[in-house]
Amino acid sequence: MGKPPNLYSFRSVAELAPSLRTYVLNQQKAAFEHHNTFRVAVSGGSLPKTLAQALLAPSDGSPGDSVDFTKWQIFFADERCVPLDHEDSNYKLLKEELLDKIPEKMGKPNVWPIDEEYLDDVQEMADQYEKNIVSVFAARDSVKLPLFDLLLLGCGPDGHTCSLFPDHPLLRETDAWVLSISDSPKPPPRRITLSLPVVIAGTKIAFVTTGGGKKDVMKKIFESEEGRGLPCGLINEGGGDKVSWFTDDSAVEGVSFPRRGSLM
Ligand SMILES: O=C(O)[C@H](O)[C@@H](O)[C@H](O)[C@H](O)COP(=O)(O)O
Repeated sequence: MGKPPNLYSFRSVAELAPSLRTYVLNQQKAAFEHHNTFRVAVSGGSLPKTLAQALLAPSDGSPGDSVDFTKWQIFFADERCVPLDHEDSNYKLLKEELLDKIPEKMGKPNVWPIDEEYLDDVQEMADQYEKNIVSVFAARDSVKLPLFDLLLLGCGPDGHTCSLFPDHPLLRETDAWVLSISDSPKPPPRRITLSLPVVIAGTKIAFVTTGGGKKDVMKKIFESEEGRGLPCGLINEGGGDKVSWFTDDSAVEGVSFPRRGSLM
């Protein structure tokens, strides 16, 4: 592995949120400078809520501290193949936790939900979603990795992330960028997900993981050979210092990996 990932821990989610904001805004600035748009992938779980806490907080008025959603392209790092108004939908979750709460003056991001037309065919759903991702590249840009300026991910208690589960054959997929899964060990079984190479190629990759329920898996990921082979461990390994973990203290209790409490 190259340089190790960054691990930031905070007393609470409320204390984590401002650092997550700074981090996201730094990536927004870099992406705007590079291609005048910000391509982001987000997961479900608790992430949308924490993200809202970070991004919808009032600006401190400094030039860099401003979210310009009008130039955001938001994709789902994984999505359950259910209708968009279903309670398992990551789109519904993001909509309720973040999108519906964005004040008008911050602008509206361009959000890419799955196409409900393909709910009966998960492979077609994945292929179509990949086409959507490709479509946001301007004609002059060649479409190649990295597809995303920033991936904002969660970590399951089993070490899964996106819909990439431990020991699942999808972890070995290297051709397609968006994959389908019909046997997800966590319900619902039918989903689409970004592939491991797409995640690892991301310009920056952030995990947001909080709560005491994560301390066993965090210890494994950061301290054991077994954990390094879990999906989150593989991303640490492949992404190196492009990867940053935002955690609260209870999620990393007993983890000896060097950690810092702020981005500065
Ligand atoms: O589809 C899923 O299985 C979830 O969306 C999942 O990927 C989630 O991101 C993690 O389980 C972390 O969840 P928490 O953020 O709630 O801990």
